[in-house]
Amino acid sequence: MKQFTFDLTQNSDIPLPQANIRYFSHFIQTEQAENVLRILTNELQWRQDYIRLYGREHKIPRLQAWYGDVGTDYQYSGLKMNPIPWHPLLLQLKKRCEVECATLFNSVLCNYYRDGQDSMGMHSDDESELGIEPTIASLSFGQPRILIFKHKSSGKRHKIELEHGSLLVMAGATQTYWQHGIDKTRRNVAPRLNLTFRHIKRVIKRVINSV
Ligand SMILES: O=C(O)CCC(=O)C(=O)O
Ligand SMILES: [Fe+2]
Repeated sequence: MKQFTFDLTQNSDIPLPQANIRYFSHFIQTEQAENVLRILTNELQWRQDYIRLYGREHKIPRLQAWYGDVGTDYQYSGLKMNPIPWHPLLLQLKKRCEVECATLFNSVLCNYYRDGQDSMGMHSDDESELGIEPTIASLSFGQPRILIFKHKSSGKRHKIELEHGSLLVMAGATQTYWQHGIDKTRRNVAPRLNLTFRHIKRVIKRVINSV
C-alpha cells in the first residue's frame, strides 16, 4: 500500500487557555486524502447505533465504527463498543499520527457524517479508560465541518473548520476544561469522515481462586 506524505509546514497551535490543541491543515495531501475517504467509506463496517436517553431509544445522528487492539472495549454515551480488528489503512494512518504525537494509540473511533443533519453533541473525551490528560489525534476527510470548542466554566467558544486531510491533536488539559462538538447545518453538504485515535487503558481482570 502507498505510504502517505505529510506537509508539516502548515501547522499551528490553537491558542486556547487551559488547552493543548494543534492543527495541521494538510497533514495528508489532498489526492491521498481522496483515496482514504473512498476506501474507508466503502470498507469500514459502519453501523447505525442507538443511545437510550430518559428511557427512550434515539438514533445517533451519524454512522460509527470502532476499531482497535483486542481488549480496547470502549463505552461511549453509555454504549458499549467492542473493537473490530484493524483495517490496514487505519493502521497506516495510526502510525503516522503516532509519530506526529510521539504517543501510541490502540484504538480509533470512526464517525461518518452523511449530510448536514448528522452531528456530534458537545462532549469531552474524558472517560476513565482514556486516563488523565489523554492525547487524541483526529483526522478529517471529505466535507469540511466546524468543530466548536466550549470552555466548561467560562462558556467561551472557539470554532475550527476541520479541512479535508487535516489533523487536529487534542492533548494536555483540553478534555478537562473544554467540550467540543459538531453542529448540524442547513447547508447542503457532502459526507465527512472523521477518525479519532485514542489510547485505551486496558482493564486487567485478575481472578483470584486461592487464598
Ligand atoms: O467528528 C469530529 O471531528 C469530532 C469527533 C469527536 O469528537 C469524537 O469522536 O469524540
Ligand atoms: Fe470527541
